[in-house]
Amino acid sequence: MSGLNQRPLLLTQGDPAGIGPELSLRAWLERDRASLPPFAVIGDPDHFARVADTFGWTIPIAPVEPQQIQSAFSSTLPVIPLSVSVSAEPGTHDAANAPSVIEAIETAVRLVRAGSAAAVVTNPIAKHVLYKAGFRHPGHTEFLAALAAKGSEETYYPVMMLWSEQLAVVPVTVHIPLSDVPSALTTDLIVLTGRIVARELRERFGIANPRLALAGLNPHAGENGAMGTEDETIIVPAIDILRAEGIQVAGPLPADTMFHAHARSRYDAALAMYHDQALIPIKTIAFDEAVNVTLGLSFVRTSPDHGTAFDIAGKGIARPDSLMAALKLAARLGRP
Ligand SMILES: NC(=O)C1=CN([C@@H]2O[C@H](COP(=O)(O)OP(=O)(O)OC[C@H]3O[C@@H](n4cnc5c(N)ncnc54)[C@H](O)[C@@H]3O)[C@@H](O)[C@H]2O)C=CC1
Ligand SMILES: NCC(=O)COP(=O)(O)O
Repeated sequence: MSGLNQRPLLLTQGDPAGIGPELSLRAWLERDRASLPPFAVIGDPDHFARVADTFGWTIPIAPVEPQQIQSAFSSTLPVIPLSVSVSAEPGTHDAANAPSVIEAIETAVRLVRAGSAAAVVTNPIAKHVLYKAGFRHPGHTEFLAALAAKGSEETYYPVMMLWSEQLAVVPVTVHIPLSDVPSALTTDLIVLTGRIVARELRERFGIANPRLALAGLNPHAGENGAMGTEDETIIVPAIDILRAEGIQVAGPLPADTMFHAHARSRYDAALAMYHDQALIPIKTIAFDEAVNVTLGLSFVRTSPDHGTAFDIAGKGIARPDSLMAALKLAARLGRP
């Protein structure tokens, strides 16, 4: 992918003790072979240099301003420095690094909103580590929506989509306890989510007439009310509203039979009613290729589908494929 005529991507450091830093370095090493779009990391250049050293990788690291990223990228890993330094041991998370994690995300959003970047790509954060430091958002998805609206009259409803060539899934409820799902699930929420997914599949993914499939909540989508009533009382009315708006929707489908290959060929995105209903099938089918995309914002954000993987950080065995897929999808969907 040629770099000089396109806006670069901004890649946040993520948790510095997780696999994000080593995957970012590996992605840069693979940039030509994998035809990766130009990107800059937002993080502490010294931390990235230390991680590269531990693997014996010769990677020139260049602190840059946003306008220098494209010209720097072919020969150096461009890094937009933070105001704080990072001290992290791979695998040993520390809430003391939370300010750097948050600053990287804030900087990325500020720059993409200012038009300095095509899109934002985030490395994984450990939510429980940030919560310890007082972070009040469930994850990136909700934090990015708040940052996208900051200082403006706009509000954004962020929708999480996990996308791969084989399957795209959207959890309608996201980071909440399973016991809270039935009360959080409303017809309005499903309709809002379905509208955003249909619009972005059209506008960003170029699918002229997107086909959505809605999972039921209960076994066998409720078995006519014998195994739960939400399918009939909450999901069916949402389907009726979306269809009346001209959106192609199937469902509510029994969730156990909607993810096999033949079933998947009938829709472009599956809307699942809770986190694991969506993420188990895609991570089973496409763990190394799937990308987390946030829909509904004023800019594109992608991320690998996996987390911080503290258990393997620093061992050199983390696979960079999902991060590289996230970089490619961000370039495809983002601003030219
Ligand atoms: N976008 C984000 O910021 C995300 C953050 N997380 C956070 O990550 C933390 C850890 O979550 P887990 O559930 O343990 O999921 P995880 O994805 O970090 O790890 C699950 C398993 O997959 C392996 N794995 C993950 N990525 C790999 C890769 N690139 N190559 C090879 N093996 C890989 C790990 O070693 C582990 O055995 C949590 O605190 C969670 O909040 C989880 C998902 C996304
Ligand atoms: N399980 C997906 C996940 O945790 C991603 O969350 P986010 O940080 O992208 O909001």
